[in-house]
Order: sequence, then C-alpha cells, then structure tokens
Amino acid sequence: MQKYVLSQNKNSNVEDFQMREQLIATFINRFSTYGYKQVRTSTFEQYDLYSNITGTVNKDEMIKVIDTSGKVLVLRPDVTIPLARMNTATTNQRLFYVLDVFRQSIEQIDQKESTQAGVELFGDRSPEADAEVIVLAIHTLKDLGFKNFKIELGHAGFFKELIQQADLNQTQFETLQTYIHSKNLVEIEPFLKGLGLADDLRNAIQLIPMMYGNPADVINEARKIIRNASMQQVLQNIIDVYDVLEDYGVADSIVLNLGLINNMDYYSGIIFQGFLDSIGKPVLMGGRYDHLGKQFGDATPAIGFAFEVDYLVHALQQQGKAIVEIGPDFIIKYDKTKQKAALQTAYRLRNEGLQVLTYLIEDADTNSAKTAIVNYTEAEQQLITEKESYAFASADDLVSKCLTIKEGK
Ligand SMILES: N[C@@H](Cc1c[nH]c[nH+]1)C(=O)O
Repeated sequence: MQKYVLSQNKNSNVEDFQMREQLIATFINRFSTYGYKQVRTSTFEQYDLYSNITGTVNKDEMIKVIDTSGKVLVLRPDVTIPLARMNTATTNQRLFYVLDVFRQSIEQIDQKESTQAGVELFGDRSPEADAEVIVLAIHTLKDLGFKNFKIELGHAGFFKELIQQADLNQTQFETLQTYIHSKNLVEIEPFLKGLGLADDLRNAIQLIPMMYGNPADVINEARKIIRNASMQQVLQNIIDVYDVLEDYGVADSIVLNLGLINNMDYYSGIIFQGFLDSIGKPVLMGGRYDHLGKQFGDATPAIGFAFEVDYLVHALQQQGKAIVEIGPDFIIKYDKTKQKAALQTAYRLRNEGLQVLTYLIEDADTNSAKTAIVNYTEAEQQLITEKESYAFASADDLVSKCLTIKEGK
C-alpha cells in the first residue's frame, strides 16, 4: 500500500526533536536577555500583501492556498514583512519569533518549510542598534557551542550606489548581482566589458567581489573606489557599526564582505550572514530594512535577523553533539497494596518539577541504570540510587528524600 508520507518529514524522530527543542530553549533564553518579547504571526497571509509590495519574497516561491470562499492566500513566506506591517510605532520595540516559513525554490523543490528563529528591533536607526543585533546573533551561536563561525558584514547600499551609475536594465542588474554574489570572476569581466561602461566604473565594479576579509584591509580597499558622497556615507556606516562591534569584543568573529547580497530585497543598510565552517549555506541572515514599513504607512527604522533552525540542528548533529539526556529522576515500582501511596507520591514529586515514572511491579523495567528506583511494596520500602539505599518510613519521608537528592544533583 502506498504510504502518504512526504519525504521531507523532518525532525520526526525523538532525538532530532529533542535537539531542536533544546536549541529553541536556548534562543528563547538568549533573546530574552536582550529584552526581546516573543510573538507569532498568522500562518495564512493574504497573497495581496506580498504581491503588492516590492522587495518581498519571489512570488513563484510562495506556496498558495485557496480558502473556502475562493480567496488566494499564501503560507507565511517570511516573518519580517508581517511584523513590519504591524509595527509602525516609532518607539523601540524588540520582538522575536520561532516560526515555520514556507518557500519553495526551483532548485529545491522538496524543501518547502523551514523553521526560523529571528529577532526584529523596531524604532532605532543607530549603528549601536545594528551592532547590538549582530552581537545577539554571535552570543546565541556561542551559547549553542559553536566556535568556528564568522559573521559576514556588508551593506545593501554599497553595491547599489555603484551600480546605479551604470544605468543597467533589470536583467543586467540581476545577472551582475548573481556574478558578484557568487564571486564569479571569470564571467564578470567579459560581462562588464559587454556593457560598454567607462573604464574606472567598470574597474570599481569588478573589484567588489574582492572586497572580502579583514575589516581594516577591506575598508582601505573600499576607500579607493568611492565615487560619491552616498558611497562615502555607506562606508562610514559600516565603519561606525564595526567600531561598536569592536567595543563589544566580538571583532574576531567579523569579516567584511562588500559583495554580500541577501535573499530579500527589502534591505536598505547594514546586512549580514552567519556561516559555520561545517555548512556551506548561511545559518543566519539579516539586516536593516528602514524603508519596508513605508509601504504599509509609516516608515519605522528596523533591523533584524533569522536563524535557520534546521541547518543548526544539522550542524550540531554533524559535530556529534548529543542532546543532554533527560531521563526520569525517579522510577517508583509499587505493588497493589501500596498503589495509592506510590501514585500520590509520584504526583507530589511531579508537582515539584521532578520527572517520575511509575510501574506496577509486574511490568517494571529494572534496567534503568542511572535512574533512582523506589521500591514501594508491602515487603520493601526502599529508595535505591547509584550511591545509597535508603529505607523510607513514610510517603512524606520519601518525598523529602527525593527532593534532597534532586537538589544535590
Ligand atoms: N526575514 C529574513 C531574515 C531577517 C529577519 N529580519 C531581517 N531579516 C529572511 O528570511 O531571510
């Protein structure tokens, strides 16, 4: 019989799921320490929300559904856009989410859903805000135990300002963007020659893919191709943000990449991506998007990023990171005569936050090496741990002994 199971049924085994949950607990904890509050957005969105605004997800990549009234909806293809629509306030607002996003690219037809853990900071346009958000990404990667990672820092404006002077049509612009992003030096040269640009402009564009690496060096190189005040401003912005990152003490994790291009087109300022040495794709992506809100009314300055949770789970598994085993704290084995006392004791211990399993003695599985066993029968009232065997006098005595053991662990 055919099994109606999609091949991309991720995290369907207990270990994967536990690891994911532990990751998510780390996100929630770390994001909270920077003052972020958790939110969620609707799974179904109006298709029009995405089709009427610019700089959004590629329409072909969105997964459309039709509701019972015939209206076309999309499954949440992005979280930043709906949050930007909701946040037109000018006061600071720090939000985070752990949500599934749905996109289907031509290259990866099978992959339709992924979980993102992201933050968005609204209402602050300062370089300090940019740096704080980047530091939060770094802090979280460190929490997860990653040591070899890099944040590539760029700016949505640098490339755009330069390209504007070339007066390209949309197709030429996109082709060039792809070449620069993939550092395709072989193709880029003839392509630029074919456009008939002035020599100095062509040389400047050609240098962009090389503007990568040590921040001080890249900044020096970039100075040489600055052609107007806007580009100067963009470079100054990068320097300002980098200065704050140095003050945070995270400069080691930063490389500059002026050829960096993010998936979404809504970015207007600093952009960044995070890479682990073990995974070819970015595990996080983000940046400043000050103009997105304008399309919904007021423009609220904003910056944020999102982790790709599935990539992180994969990376942790590759490193052979085991999940922290959370077994039961106590197993209570009882016989019928002590059923009431045993079950009530289990209830009280669980109420104190302890993990307890109970077995009627005939079913008991005695092979739980590390778990403390409570034999609660007519004949025997013993608590047996790795270190001791304790005869308890009453249920109260047992509860307090269990709590003491748990505290001492
Ligand atoms: N929504 C972006 C990530 C992001 C969050 N905030 C800003 N950017 C993405 O899916 O790539």
